[in-house]
Amino acid sequence: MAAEKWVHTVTAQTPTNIAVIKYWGKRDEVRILPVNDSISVTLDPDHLCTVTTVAVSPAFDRDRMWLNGKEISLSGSRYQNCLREIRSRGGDVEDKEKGVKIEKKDWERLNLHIASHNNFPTAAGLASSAAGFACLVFSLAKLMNVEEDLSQLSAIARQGSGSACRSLFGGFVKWKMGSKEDGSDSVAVQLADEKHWDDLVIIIAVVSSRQKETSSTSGMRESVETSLLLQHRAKEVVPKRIVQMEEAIKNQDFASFTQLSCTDSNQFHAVCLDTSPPIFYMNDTSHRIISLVEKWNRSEGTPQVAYTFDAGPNAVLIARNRKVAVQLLQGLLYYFPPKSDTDMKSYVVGDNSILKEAGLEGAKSVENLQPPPEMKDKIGSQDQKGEVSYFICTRPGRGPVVLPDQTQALLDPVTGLPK
Ligand SMILES: Nc1ncnc2c1ncn2[C@@H]1O[C@H](COP(=O)(O)OP(=O)(O)OP(=O)(O)O)[C@@H](O)[C@H]1O
Ligand SMILES: C[C@@](O)(CCOP(=O)(O)OP(=O)(O)O)CC(=O)O
Repeated sequence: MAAEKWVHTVTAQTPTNIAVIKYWGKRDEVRILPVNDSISVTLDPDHLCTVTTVAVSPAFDRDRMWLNGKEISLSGSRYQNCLREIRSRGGDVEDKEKGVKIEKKDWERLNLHIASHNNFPTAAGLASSAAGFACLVFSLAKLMNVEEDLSQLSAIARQGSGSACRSLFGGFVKWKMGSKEDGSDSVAVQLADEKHWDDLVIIIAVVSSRQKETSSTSGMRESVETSLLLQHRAKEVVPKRIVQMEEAIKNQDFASFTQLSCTDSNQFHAVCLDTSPPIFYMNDTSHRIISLVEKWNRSEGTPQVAYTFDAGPNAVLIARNRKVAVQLLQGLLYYFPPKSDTDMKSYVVGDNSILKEAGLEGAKSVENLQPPPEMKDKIGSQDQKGEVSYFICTRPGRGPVVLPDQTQALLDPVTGLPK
């Protein structure tokens, strides 16, 4: 039937996020319900994002997905749970021009094609699963005319990957652990949008490393089973920190924000060490970056830069403003210069207009950098060449958006196959 040849598509873009009060530990492994609340900053999708195109057509014979150009299996329970939940909420969709007419009940039998692309390395400790599952759920909700609000959608994305629920919003986001057994109140809410505190500049040091040995999922399971510190953290420490962090964000209190982010990151890694067998996510480079920031903050009298590390060695550094970010980048490049043949624009990516402000456009300019005064004679320059793969300069950013421009779609509008 000619009328049954239509392909209906939606394309969306979703950001990643970095937790400043960490989620580590589940009370329910299947529904992905956490043992404590967490708070994150959404990163600007202009620099780090997932783009996903979803399509539905009566011509599709099964659900299929392509990730970064390669077909992947959707049989895993996390994908299946997200697809089941979103399908059950689908509404009526009609596009008379294209002959599209879908009724609520049709979503159970219609098959989907999904193509997704991360504009940054997948499974490299840059939260691709967070942006990826948030984008999957958001784009399907738009395709299926789901009427639920973003918090309700976050409870579906949560079932793909816990941290994904926080990528449904821009700015500063809290994942409330909730108390219901079915997880319906374990949702993300926005604390403040990305314009609320727009002085902040975020520099991520992507630290060279082998593939990590312990995934977040299995690492946190082992911590829940063996770490007494995790129980103390979830019960006694995080609830107070959440209140303080909300206050710090509301008042743009950078000193408290820094103190809370750094101690929470360090406690999360202490929980990893307290796990049996212990889990090591940070490496010597991560520790060197912590020392550098701690020494600098102490010498300035008031905190200038916050750091936080997820389940890997990459450092996420949050500078209080652009001027500080410029100095931070100069210090980082002094200690972690690129290899001699590296182009600066591929060593500092994202918002690399900061290179000009830092006078660091040419590789030679790095050689002329002086050590930050408080660090003189502490660690020699050049020793750390190659320890950092590259830096990403970004800022707090917006939440998911639909991309109406067909040229950005990853699936062909006629065949529904990857372009
Ligand atoms: N764009 C995407 N769409 C759907 N699923 C994705 C997408 N990107 C990644 N994923 C899923 O997330 C998995 C990678 O998650 P993993 O937790 O290993 O890495 P990460 O999220 O990049 O790193 P980390 O959790 O350490 O920050 C992939 O194997 C895939 O299942
Ligand atoms: C260290 C963290 O990044 C842990 C993220 O864990 P995931 O969300 O990747 O884990 P699953 O729910 O098992 O998919 C801290 C955080 O993002 O809060």
